[in-house]
Amino acid sequence: DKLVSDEEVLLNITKLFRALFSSNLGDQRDILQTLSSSSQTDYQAAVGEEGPSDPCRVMFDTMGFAIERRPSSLQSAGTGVFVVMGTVPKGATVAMYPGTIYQRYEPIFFQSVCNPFIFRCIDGVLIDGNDKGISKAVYRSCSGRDRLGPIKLSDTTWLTAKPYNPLAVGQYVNNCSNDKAANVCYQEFDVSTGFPIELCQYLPNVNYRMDMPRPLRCVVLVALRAIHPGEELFSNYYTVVH
Ligand SMILES: C[S@@+](CC[C@H](N)C(=O)[O-])C[C@H]1O[C@@H](n2cnc3c(N)ncnc32)[C@H](O)[C@@H]1O
Repeated sequence: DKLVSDEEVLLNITKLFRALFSSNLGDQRDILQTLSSSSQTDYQAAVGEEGPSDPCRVMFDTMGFAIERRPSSLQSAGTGVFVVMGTVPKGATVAMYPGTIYQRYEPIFFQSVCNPFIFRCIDGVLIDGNDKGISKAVYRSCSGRDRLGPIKLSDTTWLTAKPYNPLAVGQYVNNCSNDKAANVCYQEFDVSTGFPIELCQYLPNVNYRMDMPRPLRCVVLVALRAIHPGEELFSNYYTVVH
């Protein structure tokens, strides 16, 4: 069973996305104009006085913790993901697994060669979370294709060192081992058509296939226990909850 309900995941991520949107309202004018006047007023009321904020700071202020990529605490495991501020409560959505979504029947051969960032869901859907090479080019191309005029339906900044959505580093979480038990688990989260349009710009996933009907498959990482500052996140690569 899922550790937390889809409703709870939705609440967690929309709370953060709304705060990110409000923290950068100056750049959101085109989208803001398309919203109802009550939504516009809500966002304007939430704006802080200090101007645009660092996404990590926004994450800490809204969720009570922040995560970042740093060299792993494990020998020769490359980069990992760490809690850098605050404590992650058990059950919190602590990260998202970004990337291009492939249905089980879609071709992924060239993108998958020597690619350790391919995540497999139970139903055979694959997520390519590699931020380099051909995978990066494919993601950028699909994301550009799926825009609605000025409205971006997905985020491309997870491909850079400074993602606008600070949750979108889940592909860098390392695998648990004998001395490092898993402290997060994967959980599928499908984004339905009712998801607020102005917040889609923070979703770090895009379908490979054009005109793929929603819901959009996402995978989130949920805390299995309280995780304290300085701790590295570890998952179990072979388990995902449907
Ligand atoms: C999805 S990537 C994780 C991010 C990776 N650490 C990096 O810097 O690109 C998976 C790869 O990370 C490394 N890795 C993950 N967990 C590890 C572990 N417990 N010990 C050693 N290497 C690990 C392996 O090279 C694996 O193929």
